[in-house]
Amino acid sequence: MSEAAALGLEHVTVHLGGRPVLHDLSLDLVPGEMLALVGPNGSGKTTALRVMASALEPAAGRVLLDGALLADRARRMRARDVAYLPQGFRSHWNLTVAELIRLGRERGAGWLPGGVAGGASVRGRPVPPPAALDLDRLLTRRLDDLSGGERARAALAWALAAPARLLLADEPTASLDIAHALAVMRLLASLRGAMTVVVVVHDLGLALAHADRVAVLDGGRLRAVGTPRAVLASGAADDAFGLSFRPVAAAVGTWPVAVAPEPAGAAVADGAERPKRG
Ligand SMILES: Nc1ncnc2c1ncn2[C@@H]1O[C@H](COP(=O)(O)OP(=O)(O)OP(=O)(O)O)[C@@H](O)[C@H]1O
Repeated sequence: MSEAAALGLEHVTVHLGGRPVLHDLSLDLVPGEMLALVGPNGSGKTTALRVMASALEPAAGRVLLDGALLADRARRMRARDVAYLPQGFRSHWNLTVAELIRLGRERGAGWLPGGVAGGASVRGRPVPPPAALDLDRLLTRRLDDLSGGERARAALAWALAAPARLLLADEPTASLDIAHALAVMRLLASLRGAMTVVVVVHDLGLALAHADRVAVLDGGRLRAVGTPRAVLASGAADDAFGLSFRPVAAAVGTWPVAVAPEPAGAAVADGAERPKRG
């Protein structure tokens, strides 16, 4: 069996504030894949990730990790297997970056033989060094004294410090400049195989260029899931955002890929071709 986790959502429905925000969501993660979750604001991406992290109990449906109910797993087993980086992660304490990373290591250390001394690999799974997130110069700096993007990279380092089998990262690139956003997506892509990666990302170009599969959520429903090429061609993203996306670079799956969004009406008016559905 692959060390990377197989996560399955089966007919998951979630109500928040008395309102359904996820409707009958079924999604199987392929062990070792990188799945990008995209969709408009309020479409349910964070909610879906919280369900996957067992941070939120669905009103209906089941979440399975390697075929067994995730909720039935002991908390410490879940903490070992699942690394969850919430949106806008904030530490309770004004730690240094090095202390935050150490805290992340300790999250998994109790369950690892001999603890985690740090390094490039634990139990055969990669633990990226701080330099991979351009944090080596910031290790002694306190979180409150960092810029938003620097803090976001420190938060990702915290999530990656213990070697999990499933990484759930909610908008890790939201406050990053384009070079750091690209570096983070490449880093997450490099973890594929060793772990299963789910990343919520707003930049469709980044999602299409790096993920094995893309899932489009809209109105709490899964509108499409498949390879970047298939999802772009399906028109699901066009419908979700009310825009017309078309690939600008020659091939989806290479960088740089830009998707040129235009208001759906404008694409017709200026003769641009709308991607074929299928
Ligand atoms: N605690 C809550 N109580 C009531 N409604 C909530 C709560 N949390 C989220 N919602 C609603 O659930 C829906 C889905 O929210 P969610 O945070 O999952 O969206 P999202 O796709 O992650 O959005 P964004 O792109 O803005 O981060 C939204 O309509 C939101 O207003």
